[in-house]
Amino acid sequence: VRNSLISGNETIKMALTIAVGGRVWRKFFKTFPFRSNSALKRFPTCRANGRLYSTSSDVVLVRKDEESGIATVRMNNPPVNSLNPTLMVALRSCFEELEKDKTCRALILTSQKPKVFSAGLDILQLYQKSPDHVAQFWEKVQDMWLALYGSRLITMAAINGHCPAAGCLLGLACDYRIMAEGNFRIGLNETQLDLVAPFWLRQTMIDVIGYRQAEMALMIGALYPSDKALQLGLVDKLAPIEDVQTVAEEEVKNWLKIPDQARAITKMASRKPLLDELRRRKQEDIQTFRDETTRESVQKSIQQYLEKLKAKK
Ligand SMILES: CCCCC/C=C\C/C=C\C=C\CC(=O)SCCNC(=O)CCNC(=O)[C@H](O)C(C)(C)COP(=O)(O)OP(=O)(O)OC[C@H]1O[C@@H](n2cnc3c(N)ncnc32)[C@H](O)[C@@H]1OP(=O)(O)O
Repeated sequence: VRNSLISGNETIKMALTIAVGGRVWRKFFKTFPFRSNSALKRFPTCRANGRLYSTSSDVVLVRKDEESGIATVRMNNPPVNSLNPTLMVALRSCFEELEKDKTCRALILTSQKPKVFSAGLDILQLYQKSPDHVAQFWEKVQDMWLALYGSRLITMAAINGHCPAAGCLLGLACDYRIMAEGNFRIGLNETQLDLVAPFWLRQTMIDVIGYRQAEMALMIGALYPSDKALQLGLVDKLAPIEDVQTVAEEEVKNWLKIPDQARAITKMASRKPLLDELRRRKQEDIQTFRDETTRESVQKSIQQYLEKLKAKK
């Protein structure tokens, strides 16, 4: 599926889309439905109106510059931006609201707390929880990822600190990654928790750093320091931690010189097969995650991992 890129029919649809001029975006969204409107109603909203404002839970802070159309989305879930249901729902809702905002052209995803971009999934949500809880939790991961990976916007990760596991998943879903120089780590360390990265996450890793390096990184659950991540292509640029945001804004401004329509259609042409595959296999993916995560041996590994985290102090 991944290699077929886009079918003949879809190519014709896209060509027609380009040809019809004024109605182009309406056609474009019909061809590439990024989100479900009914789903939008179920989640807290965050309106991008040029001021600093927050979602009802304050775990996501958004500031949109009306002149440039650049929105900065800051994760604000101390101490380490672990991805619990509240943060994931707020992020998804925020991505979807910005997507709907016709004046928004780019989003920069970063952390309100420098030194940790995100510690990945909230491990406590995976420990000693019911299968239903774990299944609902995983659906939130999928939905957040679908909204970000399938976004028409320019998406840039300003990785101002550690970025393990699902933190890296967020970074990989963006179009470009700028990471803080220094002793910060990034990677998909799932195997260290006895977890297996799902097909769509594995595929994005392969797409970004190539098959051999991705295969190795995933098997050993590698966490790379930022200079090694740059060398592998896991991130695109490094900057001193205090400059990550500014460098991201400069980079976005370069990307804004490219016409939105051609850029977004090109992006979707390469991402649509994977988006479609996850949408098609969503329930199967949830069941696998639920069954694997609640397995006794995996629960034991998670318990040990939690103990190791606590013992660090
Ligand atoms: C076919 C099978 C399908 C199965 C599919 C399964 C998975 C697939 C896909 C994705 C899966 C992703 C899995 C994950 O994301 S699991 C999370 C992995 N994350 C990590 O390994 C990072 C752990 N954290 C750290 O290494 C450090 O905290 C960090 C370097 C990020 C920051 O260090 P710092 O020194 O600043 O902070 P700490 O003192 O370590 O932490 C403060 C506080 O926060 C708690 N904590 C840290 N990380 C998490 C977390 N991920 N979840 C919950 N809680 C976390 C930590 O325990 C401290 O708590 P306390 O002691 O102050 O109470």
